[in-house]
Amino acid sequence: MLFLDSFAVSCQSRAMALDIKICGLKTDKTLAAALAGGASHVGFIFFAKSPRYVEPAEAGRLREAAIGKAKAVAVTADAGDAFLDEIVEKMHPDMLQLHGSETPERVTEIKARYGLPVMKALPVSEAVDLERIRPFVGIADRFLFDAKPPKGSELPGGNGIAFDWRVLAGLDAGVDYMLSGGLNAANIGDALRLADPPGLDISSGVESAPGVKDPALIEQFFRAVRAARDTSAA
Ligand SMILES: O=C(O)c1ccccc1N[C@@H]1O[C@H](COP(=O)(O)O)[C@@H](O)[C@H]1O
Repeated sequence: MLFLDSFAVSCQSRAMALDIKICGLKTDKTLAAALAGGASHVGFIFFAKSPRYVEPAEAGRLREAAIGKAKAVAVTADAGDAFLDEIVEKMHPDMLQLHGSETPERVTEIKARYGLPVMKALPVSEAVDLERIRPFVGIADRFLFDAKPPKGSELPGGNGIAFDWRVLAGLDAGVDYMLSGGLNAANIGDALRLADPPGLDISSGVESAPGVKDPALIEQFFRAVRAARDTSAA
């Protein structure tokens, strides 16, 4: 069991609300599908090599439809201040997701500069990787656990690869996080049963091609989540 005694975050009861972030949105139609399904968070990717990249001003236009419905998350990886300034100014995110090798010091700096909550992404493949949480405790507002990128991948996330969710079983219940990496309608039941996460984050699993979100797959994912939760409550 990984104990994080000093980690005082407002963590939802695992049995209650489940946050769901649909990430890598680029169109009005797919954003509408995410909101219709009940997404708590919608994510926009600001990583140039990603097929999901969106310009900050366009993300700012898109995210207006989510105001009052879902939190808009700006996803970056090792971005510099100038780019972050532009994103914050043009998109007005509710939260920043830092998906690179940002240090605790850099996360502290970013939080102070923008006054926004930060979700720190950490790559996981085995239980020992969860030790990486420690230096960010009291700094990051939330964690996002993603699979390690495969060799040769140019993307730090959005690779559609899952890790062994059983490693999360030993995590302290006070750690607020989103589970991500390779989730889809077919495997979400197992992910919920094995990890019982407070939040989910999905991208490739609701796409018909890299970077192309499919409203029908988004709807199917939400249906699968509801079915899995109904089954476990029964
Ligand atoms: O999606 C991307 O292209 C991306 C680029 C740079 C940093 C993070 C990125 N995506 C994040 O990774 C998760 C998991 O993606 P997947 O479901 O395995 O495809 C995604 O939800 C984003 O938070």
